[in-house]
Amino acid sequence: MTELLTAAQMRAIEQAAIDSGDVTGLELMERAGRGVVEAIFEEWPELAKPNRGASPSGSPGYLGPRETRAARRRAVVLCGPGNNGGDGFVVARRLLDKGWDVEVFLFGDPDKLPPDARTNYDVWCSMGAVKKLEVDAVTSGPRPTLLIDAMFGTGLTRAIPLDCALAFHAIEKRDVGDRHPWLVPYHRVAIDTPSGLDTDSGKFLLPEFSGDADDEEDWESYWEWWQNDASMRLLLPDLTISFHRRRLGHVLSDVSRKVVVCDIGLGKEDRHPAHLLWPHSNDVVRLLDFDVPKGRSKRAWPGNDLDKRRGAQSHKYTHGHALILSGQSGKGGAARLAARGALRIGAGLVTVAPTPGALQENAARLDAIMLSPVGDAPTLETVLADERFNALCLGPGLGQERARELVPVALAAERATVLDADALTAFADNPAGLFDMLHENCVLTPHAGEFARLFPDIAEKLNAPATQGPAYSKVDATREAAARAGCVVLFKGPDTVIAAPDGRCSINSAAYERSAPWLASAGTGDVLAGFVTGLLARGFKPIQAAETAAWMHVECALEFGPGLIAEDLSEMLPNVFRKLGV
Ligand SMILES: NC(=O)C1=CN([C@@H]2O[C@H](COP(=O)(O)OP(=O)(O)OC[C@H]3O[C@@H](n4cnc5c(N)ncnc54)[C@H](OP(=O)(O)O)[C@@H]3O)[C@@H](O)[C@H]2O)[C@@H](O)CC1
Ligand SMILES: Nc1ncnc2c1ncn2[C@@H]1O[C@H](COP(=O)(O)OP(=O)(O)O)[C@@H](O)[C@H]1O
Ligand SMILES: [K+]
Repeated sequence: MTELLTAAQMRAIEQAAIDSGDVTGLELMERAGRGVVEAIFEEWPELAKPNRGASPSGSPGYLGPRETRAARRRAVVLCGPGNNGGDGFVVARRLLDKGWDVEVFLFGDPDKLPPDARTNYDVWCSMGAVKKLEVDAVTSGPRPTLLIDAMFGTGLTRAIPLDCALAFHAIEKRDVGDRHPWLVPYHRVAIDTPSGLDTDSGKFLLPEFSGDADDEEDWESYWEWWQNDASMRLLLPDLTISFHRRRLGHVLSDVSRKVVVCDIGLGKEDRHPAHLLWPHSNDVVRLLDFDVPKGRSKRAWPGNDLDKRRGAQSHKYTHGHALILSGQSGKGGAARLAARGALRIGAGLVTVAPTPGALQENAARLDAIMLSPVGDAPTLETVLADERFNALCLGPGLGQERARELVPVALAAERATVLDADALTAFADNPAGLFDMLHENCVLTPHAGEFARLFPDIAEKLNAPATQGPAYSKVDATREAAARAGCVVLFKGPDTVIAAPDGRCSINSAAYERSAPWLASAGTGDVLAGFVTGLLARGFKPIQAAETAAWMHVECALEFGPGLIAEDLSEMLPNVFRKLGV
């Protein structure tokens, strides 16, 4: 697992490196600029070939004047007023050295550039021109092969000026001669972050609402403006090149087609335990990015804990017995999906507990999974007298009324417990009542709607337009929710955030190279609840169960690919286990 950094943490790491005397800010900037150019050439190897010029005699092997115009490698670099702009000047210089045509625009006053950026500005000025970044100025000229966004990085504190956004978009409209625009290669690259993105939250910062806060019409027109015209402010690059580590915002949003991280030699400082750089190591958010199988020897990886063979003398009860509460007849699919997930991920035994009326339906559908009818709370109490039931799952297909009756009994039994779906929604009117009953061996697995029902004030903060950085993020929201609930919260989505009450937090990303949008399909969340329950039955701690389940869930989805339905997920587990070497 790798650490994800906030802007402040990244600054602290850089500062520690500079203070140690090992490196200067200027050297770091040079490495950053060099890394950007290398990453561009790695992404688009054809751009690494030298520029070919026109042949005066028209000899073969040279380009004719018309072709030259279209094929010459050109870059436009949009530089901002801070060190992100400084990186831009380095990139401009390095591209020019490689024979590119480079145009540089600066937003802001050169005299106010921070020292390292100013040094690189001066170096560039000895090689080429710097034009003032204004929409009119950037509009004319041939369309470049590369547009470099070096306007704002980790120092962004508020929405980018409209001119910067419009300039970015104006480049696309530049002249492409008589060729169809689609046929002219055009790549947009963001240095560190797409400008406008708040690196801590992954949100695009909006301009402050300047109207009357009590006037609904004013507010609505602000929103309308944002959704229509202001979408022009979104600068969507094809490639974002960041440094040292990914930032939280890279993972909490997918505003770039791809994010790559380049090493700028801060590795040594990495050996400083994180808690030396900032007070609590629990402040660090980890990305669940186990290497398979490379990480096997090096990192804590799920295979180590998932390997049943290590307990060769074990029997089914040593792998735990999960109890999945189910609902009425005709509503049992969700619980069966969860049960199958729990069994496949390795619980020794799994029992589904439907209403007595739904027994036949379930008996017709289940074989390896056992059945135990539970009509009411006293029956559940009796069932739970068997202490071998060590993990419970309530929610999928349970029904809200039944959830209100059974959840208190389940929680009083103090087993490891997953609450999902109806078991969360049932307490929308009284979340505090639920929080009083929860204990540290619980895992809540809400999607955004369920989260908002249980934590309405937190959801409101999360969903409010962000105007200032660092903005309130899904990480902040999940941590706050876990602290309030007193147990692990797994907040689902393409960026699933998992937090414990003590602040430990990780993100399971299903974006970029792990993109699996086909997971957004009915019932996949039920399977996830089953995965968590199965791992709890196997004795995993709640946070570890939640993290491993979320990661395996996406691995299963990737293993199957498009066309996946919820039923397929658990069936992919054997393949994923094999890949893990389990
Ligand atoms: N440090 C290092 O060693 C290394 C750093 N590196 C690079 O530095 C980048 C961070 O640099 P940075 O801290 O200078 O911040 P950056 O994002 O360039 O902008 C800050 C400037 O923008 C301004 N500003 C902010 N918001 C604004 C707005 N909405 N509209 C207008 N202005 C606005 C703000 O002004 P102020 O808020 O004070 O008014 C300030 O002047 C980082 O992303 C990476 O690329 C790499 O080279 C590796 C080594
Ligand atoms: N776009 C997406 N990319 C990847 N995973 C997604 C995406 N949308 C949803 N998911 C995942 O799919 C699952 C859906 O769960 P949920 O919303 O509870 O659905 P259901 O209630 O139908 O089971 C969650 O694990 C969530 O993280
Ligand atoms: K940028």
